[in-house]
Formats: sequence, C-alpha cells, structure tokens
Amino acid sequence: MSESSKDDDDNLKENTKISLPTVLCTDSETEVTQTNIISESKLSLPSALGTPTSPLLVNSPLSLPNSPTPFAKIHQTRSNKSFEKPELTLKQVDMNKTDTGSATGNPRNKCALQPGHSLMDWIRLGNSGKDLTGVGGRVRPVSPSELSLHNTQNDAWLAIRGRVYNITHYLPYHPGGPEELMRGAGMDATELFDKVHPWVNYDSLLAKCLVGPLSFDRPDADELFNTPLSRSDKLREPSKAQLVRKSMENLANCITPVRKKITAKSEENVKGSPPSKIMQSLIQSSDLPVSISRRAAASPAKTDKSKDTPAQLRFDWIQTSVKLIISIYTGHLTNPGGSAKLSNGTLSVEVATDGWLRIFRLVPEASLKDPLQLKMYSESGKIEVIALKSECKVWKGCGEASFSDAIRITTPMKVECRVMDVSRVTHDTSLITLAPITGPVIVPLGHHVRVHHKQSDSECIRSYTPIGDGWDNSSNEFSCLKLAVKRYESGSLSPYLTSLGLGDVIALSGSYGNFRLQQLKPVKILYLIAAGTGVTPMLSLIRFALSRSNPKCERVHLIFFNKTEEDILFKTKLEEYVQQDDRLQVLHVLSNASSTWNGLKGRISFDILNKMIPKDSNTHFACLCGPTEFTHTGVDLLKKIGVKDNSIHAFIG
Ligand code: HEM
Repeated sequence: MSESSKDDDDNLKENTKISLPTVLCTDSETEVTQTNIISESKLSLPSALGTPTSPLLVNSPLSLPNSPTPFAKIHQTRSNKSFEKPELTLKQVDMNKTDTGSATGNPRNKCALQPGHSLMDWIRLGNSGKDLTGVGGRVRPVSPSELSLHNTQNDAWLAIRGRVYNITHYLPYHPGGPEELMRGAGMDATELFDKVHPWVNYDSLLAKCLVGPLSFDRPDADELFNTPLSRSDKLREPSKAQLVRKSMENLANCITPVRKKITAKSEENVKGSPPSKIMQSLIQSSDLPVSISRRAAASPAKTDKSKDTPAQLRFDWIQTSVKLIISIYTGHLTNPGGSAKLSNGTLSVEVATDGWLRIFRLVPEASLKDPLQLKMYSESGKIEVIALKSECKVWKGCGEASFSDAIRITTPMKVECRVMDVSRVTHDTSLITLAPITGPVIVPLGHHVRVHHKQSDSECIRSYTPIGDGWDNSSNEFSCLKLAVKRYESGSLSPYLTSLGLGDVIALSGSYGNFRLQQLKPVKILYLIAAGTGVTPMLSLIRFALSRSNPKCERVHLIFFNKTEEDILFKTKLEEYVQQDDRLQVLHVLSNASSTWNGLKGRISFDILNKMIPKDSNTHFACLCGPTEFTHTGVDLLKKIGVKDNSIHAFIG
C-alpha cells in the first residue's frame, strides 16, 4: 500500500468497521469459515535429511532421487472433497479412526479397512522380516517397461518421485481402499498421488516395499548395479551417516502410531524402543529428528455449534537433539496470523484465524532458548515454531502443552520492533527491516500493519504491507517484517521512517485486512494490478500462486504501473522471478517514460486492461493495489470488462 493512499484513506479506514486486532488479527467481520484441520506430519521426517527410513546406502551409485520432504509438501493442497465434511471434535475423530481403521486418524477416509489392517498392523508386518519388496529386498533399478508389467492385485508396483515400490502387500492396508491404490499400479503415479493426498508420507509407509529407482534416465543403471562389489567395498564399515540413517529407520518404525487418549494437557504421544547407546550418541551429535508426535493436542472443541465459533486447532511436535519444532495446524488456506515468544521458560504462540485469537502454551520438558523461528505455510495453514534447546539432548516428550480458549480479537496491541536495516530500493523508496522485540510475528498474506508515530499532540498512523522474508530467500520464515516506505518530503511519517537508524525502536500495530486466501482456492490465472508501493502485497501473492499444485496455477500476470523506469520497485527481483518461472509475466506501464523506454506507456485504462484480462471465468481472479484513486478506477474498469465482483479483490486501507 502506498503512503499516499493512506493519507487519503484515514477517514475511510475508520469508517470501514475494521475491528482492531490483539496482536495479529484478521478483521472480525470477516466471514467465519469452518475448515477441517489438517495434520501433515504423520510419520514424516523433516527436510534436508534425505530419506531416513530408506535402507539405501548414502553415496551408492544407485542412490535414489532425493526424497520429498514433508516441509516441501506443504505447499500442496488436498483434494477439495477433503474439506466438505463438517469439522469433528477430537472425540469424534478418535471414534472415526477406530471405525475406519484410518491410517492417519483422519476422519475423511472413505474406506473401512478389514480387521487386522490398521496402520499398526502394517508397521508390524513391515517389522516382521517378511520381504515386502517381492525381489528379495535387494534394491535395484526398474525400467518403465518392467514397471508396467506389475499391474495386477497380486503383483502391483508403482513409482512415486522416481522410486518404485511394490504395493501388493499394502493394498489391503490402504485407507483409500485397494481399488483406489490400484489406479496407480504399473505406472509413475506421482501426479495421481499428489492430486489425492500430497501430505501422505508414502516414503515412510512404503520404506520396506522399495524395489529401487525408476531407471529411465539412467540407461547405465543396470550395469552399475550388476557390477559385483569389490572385496574392499564389502568389508567397508558402514559410515556414520549410514548408521544414523539406519537408526532413523528403526526409530520411525517403532513410533507408536496409535494415538492414546490425549487431552489438551496430557500427552503421551511418542513411544518406542529407545535407541541404543551408540545410536543415542550418533543422534546427539547430529541434527536428525528423533521423535515425532501425532496430533498431540487440540484446542478446545466447539461447545455450542449454533454460535459463531472458531475452527479447532491441533498441534504436532518433532525434535532433534538440538531443537524442538512445534507445528500448529489452522486449516487449509486459513491464512493465519501469529507470533511466538519465550517468556519465563514458557513458549507462547498466538494464533489468529478469522478474527479469533488462541494462545498455545508449552512448558517445555527442559529449557529452550531464543531466538525463535516462525514459519507459515499459506496453503496448509500450518504455523511452525522452531526453538533451540538450551542443552543438546533428546527429550522424552515435549512438555506440558495447552491451548487457551478462543477469544474474539477486538483490541489492538502494538508490537515493538527494532530497526535491523534500512536500505534504498529506488531513488525515493527504502526497505526497512524490523525485528519484533518479543519474538517473531506473522502477518497473514495480503494483510498490512500500521505504523504509529507521535507528532507533537497528534498520532500519525500509516499502513504498510510487509513483504516478508520469503520474497528474498524463498523460505517461509517470518523472522523480520520488511516495509517498503516511499519518502514524501512533505509527508508526515515517511521522512521520519526513512531516516530511522539501526537499533531504533518503533511501534507497529497487529495486522489488518480483509483479504481471504480462500478466494484464490480455484484460481488458475491471477491478474495483479499494482501501482508504486502497491506492489508489496502482490509479491507474496506471486510466490503463493506459483507454489500451488492443486489446482496448479497456470499464469500470474503482474501489470505494474509507475511514473518512470527509476520508480519501478524490485525490478531486478521481478526479472529473476520471471527467469525462474515462465508462468509469471510482468508488464510494466509507465506514465512518464523516457524516450528510450520501449514498453507500454500510459495510465491505467480500459484498453490496457481489456487487452490483458479476458471476461470473467471461475478460474480467473484479479487483485488491485495502489493509491486509492488508482484502485477504484481499476475496479470500475475490470467490471466494465466483465469481471465479476467476486473475482476481484481491492487492497484498500
Ligand atoms: C497413487 C494412487 C493412489 C490413489 C488413487 C489413492 C487414493 C486414496 C484415496 C481416495 C484416499 C481417501 C482420501 C480421502 O479420504 O479424501 C486415500 C487415503 C490414503 N492413502 Fe492413498 N491413494 C494412492 C496411493 C497411496 C500410496 C502410495 C500411499 C502410501 C503408502 C497412500 C496412503 C494413503 C493414506 C495414508 C491415506 C489416508 C490419508 C489421510 O488420512 O489423510 N495412498 N488414498
């Protein structure tokens, strides 16, 4: 949002019934949508660790493609039908789980499994020593033609992300039913799998069924494999990495998958044979995950369904010897806000969804230390807090965890921030990097914060949409808030902001905004129409849209209006993005271009938009942000073109 638009808009803002947040909030008048809660981690093991459950040797010539990581998967989405059912309480979820024998306890499962075919039974079978690969457990490459021969219920293989698994034994254990699973038999089923349930950690579940890598891109793989190992290779001691990997496999397999009766306060969520001493020492010296919870606790369930009540939250945790990771699930496209802090040894995470605020508190088993890291995954609505352990040690549990009751967000609470960096991005615009003093803060995608500044008797307030760290380093981390501030020499706030020095402290409001990510759920083509600093909310939208997989975003068009070439914010960054992903197209339009400018010239007009944007379609969506007049003109023009109201979002205020 540009400051100029804010100057004009203060009155408007006060009149638009925007409720004030506690720390981080969405507008209270925003329609409350009840969504099912997603739990994603299941038996997952975190990223950058390869495939801890894989029996393969590291650096083997047959080493498999990198395993997808649960953290990478979270950009993906569930099938729509997953969200149709009304939400169930924790107790109902448990009952459902028993009824269906669901592998993950997820109430959506459509198929009731035969007795003796629960996840627990499957893991037992995996640990029984039975050869589930059908090829003697010896990993070997598989060509697509060989794969295609294994397509019957008695002999079924499938490939996911370059790995071939024998799924014959898994068929009766598949929570979606054997027929569904057979749809992927004899083929590369990656796309099909991702369409249905990208969050399922097939890699852990099918670790014992691995036949080998799909070898179409490795014509020499057979030869490599058939070369007998030299004597020295056979005698070589397993490396530390191999040992740790093997230990991870054992650990993952011994985690009790059946959820105990869990309350918000008690959690006995991880169980299994403790690793041997040598393994413990290996684990201690590494940063590998050693235990994983299963939906350890849920926020208080709804009591009165007739009332406007918030969706339930759940959390999971996972630890390595050096850190504890708490994941809080708010629901698909919920677009939560949040903040995390450590105070008197207690970890508190504020989670704001749909105008409701809940606080997750954890009295950890042992002490944690700052700085905390906070990540938000827009697609799944997962918030992740990463806390370092004061002492490098594996804990028995995560500690005492609880959720507060939900309260309506009505009052604003300021967040004190320290200035970490002020850098010029154009001749008149600076990027101010702010670190919230108490701990990291998440501003929901497309929402903004207000900067408060006292000037003699009056308080000056302006709104800015933080561009987020993600724009710079493609992580989802929210350690700092970055505000693009255009300097107006006669402005009341921007001269002050752009002359801030390192270490200065300023106050920000919690987040405001009525943008709902749910609006983008079916969108395949996104039009972003921005002027000047109005590009800031578009940056995270570009990133979000291009990372989606279901539905996959086909194109993002940014139509970016500025006066001169020198005024274009983040020009190089945008060019880099276009290079990386040809689904992004950026069209610059200048109102006061130099004679050397070859691009489009002019102001926002029917002609320019009409050439770019087709009539309404359910899979198109347009967002606008810039000075108020620009935005209103843009909305009118879009309507004239034929774009429907519900396919337009104007960032105002
Ligand atoms: C590629 C072909 C596959 C198809 C067409 C398929 C289909 C399905 C369907 C329709 C469901 C029920 C989803 C729902 O309730 O909304 C389901 C659930 C499930 N499937 Fe598959 N599946 C496939 C492969 C796999 C594989 C390879 C695994 C892993 C070993 C797997 C594990 C699961 C699990 C764990 C669930 C329960 C998910 C949950 O509770 O969240 N599926 N599947």
